[in-house]
Amino acid sequence: MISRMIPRLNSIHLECRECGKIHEPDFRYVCEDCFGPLDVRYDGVSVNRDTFSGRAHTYWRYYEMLPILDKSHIVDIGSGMTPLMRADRLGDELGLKNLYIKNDSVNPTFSFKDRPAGVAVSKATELGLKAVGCASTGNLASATAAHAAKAGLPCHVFAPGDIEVPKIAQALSYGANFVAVDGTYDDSNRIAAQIGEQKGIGIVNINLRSYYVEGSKTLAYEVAEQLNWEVPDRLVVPVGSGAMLNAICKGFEELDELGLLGDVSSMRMVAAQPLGCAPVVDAYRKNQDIVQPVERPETVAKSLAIGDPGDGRYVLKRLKQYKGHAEDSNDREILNGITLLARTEGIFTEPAGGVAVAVLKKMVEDGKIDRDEKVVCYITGNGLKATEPLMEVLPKLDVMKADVEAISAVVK
Ligand SMILES: Cc1ncc(COP(=O)(O)O)c(C=O)c1O
Ligand SMILES: N[C@@H](CCOP(=O)(O)O)C(=O)O
Repeated sequence: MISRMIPRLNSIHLECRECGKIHEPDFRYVCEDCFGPLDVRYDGVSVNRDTFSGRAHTYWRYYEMLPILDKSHIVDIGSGMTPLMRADRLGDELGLKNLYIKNDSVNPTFSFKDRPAGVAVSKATELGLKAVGCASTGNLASATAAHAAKAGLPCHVFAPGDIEVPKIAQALSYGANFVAVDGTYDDSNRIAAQIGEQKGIGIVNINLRSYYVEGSKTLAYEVAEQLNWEVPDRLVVPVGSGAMLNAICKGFEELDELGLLGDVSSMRMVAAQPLGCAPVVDAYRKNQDIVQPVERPETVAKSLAIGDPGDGRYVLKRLKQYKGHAEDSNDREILNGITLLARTEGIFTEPAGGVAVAVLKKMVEDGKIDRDEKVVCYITGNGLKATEPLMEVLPKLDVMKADVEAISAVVK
């Protein structure tokens, strides 16, 4: 698919988000001067809206704006270009006239993590790394393991041992070495960082993070293209570390800079977190610039249980830049958000998506979102990955004798 595309003519470099220092695009992720995170910048990109139209229906259609220099290193399992659905039934229920769902739960490993993991594993092959891995709350584990399997690389996952069983089964099935850590996500992250350093493993969301986040910005590119290059008014994004929200902003800004999209400064961002792990929401409410970590996250939204969000302070900056808002939702609201989306739009999400729907609902009820706004709500993971907590809010099953008369009485 990719080999039929036009050859790459542009180049990339890394730029420190804090001090602006320029670095070579190699195996590094923090600034050698100030330890700030490094962002990928693209030189000499020449694209227009028509460039992408005839291309493969994956996020690799935006190849010129992704950091893989040689196409032969692309590890492609068919991720991206997921549906952007008009959500009229959910909109009616909430009181919104222009609501869209970006349904990223239908990616190959059933979460948006196929975007950053695919780019990072591709970059790992380009850099000649011999193994990859990740720190995970579950979804990234499968996304990294699946791409590693496709690339023929070993994959080491570091994750809390108490995450949802389907997520563990999925990652193990792709052949990952799954290290179940007796601790939080932050413990897993610390261990992954040290082992990655010791053994030269490409830990996609740590030492390959600069490239990794580039995958997530395609969530902006696709929405822009699917909206016929119109800027949405409001974006609702579930937040764990905050990398995705930050990447979505970067994506829209790049399209603006390339002249593909109108002025994005009118766009408003919403950071949605679960009440049991809402350090960004807390900081936002206190008008602080830094995030106070949550030591022991307690939430049904386990994929968002990141107590010390690496990109938290950049999310706070984005909220200021885009007149944004941060809001949380409790476990019951999250589970109700899942069933509300499922019964109105036929989309089954895991709790991270429930958080986004619940926060959207709350904001409309509080009069914080206007009825006419064009709203995009990002649904980032699939419901089949986390069914257990839902049983609490779903009707209890009564197994019935196989008797037509008795059963007929309950079919109203
Ligand atoms: C399904 C899902 N949605 C949203 C997020 C939040 O992404 P981020 O950590 O980039 O904020 C995660 C992971 O953290 C996730 O697994
Ligand atoms: N939620 C993630 C874990 C953290 O990923 P990051 O991009 O926030 O570093 C997962 O799905 O495992």
